[in-house]
Amino acid sequence: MFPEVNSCYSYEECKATADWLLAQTDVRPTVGIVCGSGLGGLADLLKDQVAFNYKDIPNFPQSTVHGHAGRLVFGHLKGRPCVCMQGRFHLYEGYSIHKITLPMRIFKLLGVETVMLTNAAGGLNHDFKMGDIMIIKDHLNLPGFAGINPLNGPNDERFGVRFLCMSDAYDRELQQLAMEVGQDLGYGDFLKEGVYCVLGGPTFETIAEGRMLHRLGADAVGMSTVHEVIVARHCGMRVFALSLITNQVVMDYDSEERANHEEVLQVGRQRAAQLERLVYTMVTKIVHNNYGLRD
Ligand SMILES: O=P(O)(O)O[C@H]1O[C@H](CO)[C@@H](O)[C@H]1O
Ligand code: HPA
Repeated sequence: MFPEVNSCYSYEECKATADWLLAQTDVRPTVGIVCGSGLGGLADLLKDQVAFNYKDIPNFPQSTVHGHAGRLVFGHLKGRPCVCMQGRFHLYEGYSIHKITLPMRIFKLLGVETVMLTNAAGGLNHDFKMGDIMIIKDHLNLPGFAGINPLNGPNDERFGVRFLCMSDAYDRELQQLAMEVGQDLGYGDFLKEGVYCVLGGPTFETIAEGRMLHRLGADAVGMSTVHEVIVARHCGMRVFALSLITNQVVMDYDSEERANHEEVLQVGRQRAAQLERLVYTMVTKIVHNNYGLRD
């Protein structure tokens, strides 16, 4: 009935990985962080670190992309127990969609309640500039339109429901908190909100594709995050996500601009400290168990 189920991980396999990790650290994270391209510095903010190379974690894939270190780091941000993926996985690396999203189920089994994801993305909204930080309020899952979805295959109710509601995927309270924290930090000029569109990559967009995505209502485009968000929501974690606009998607045949990964990493380096500060400050204001926020 499900011919491709071999690429799925069973609940027991996910649990074995989570238990392996829990046996090696006393940190019991309630916040899980995913660092996008060039944004791995967030993990370095964690205190009392216990870090694992992905290659040493049972069932974990390896990072193959420059700017994704490939370490899972446990530690504390101002006393809050966190786990941070210093590097994520993408479909274009050749992994199955179940493999690239496996860490979200591991997060859940570690006790994570809130997931905070970051990514580098190309700007489609004409009002966006390089270096803007976009709070993701919604997404367009283009691979999903073609039947590529991390929840394909048999559904294990221990993780979540068969048919997942996605109209509340991005937690509105956390978006509001990000706006408030951003204003307090003086980020008003470059803090935006918008819709993220995921493509499979690894090719950047053609001009016609960029124009089409813009018309469809996307403000930024990238090759990650959405699959993780789906799996995180499926197992009941709260989700917050940010895009750093590292380049403007070329939408004009006369433009001399050419998208490239080096520029993505370079802009990441320039804005990393501010993005890290925003996430760090938000984490210190999240209170768990009652889903409330601290004053
Ligand atoms: O989404 P993250 O992992 O930040 O990476 C982004 O940067 C890479 C392209 O430069 C792509 O992988 C794109 O998705
Ligand atoms: O322009 C882009 N397109 C897709 N993914 C990206 N990641 C960073 N920039 C881009």
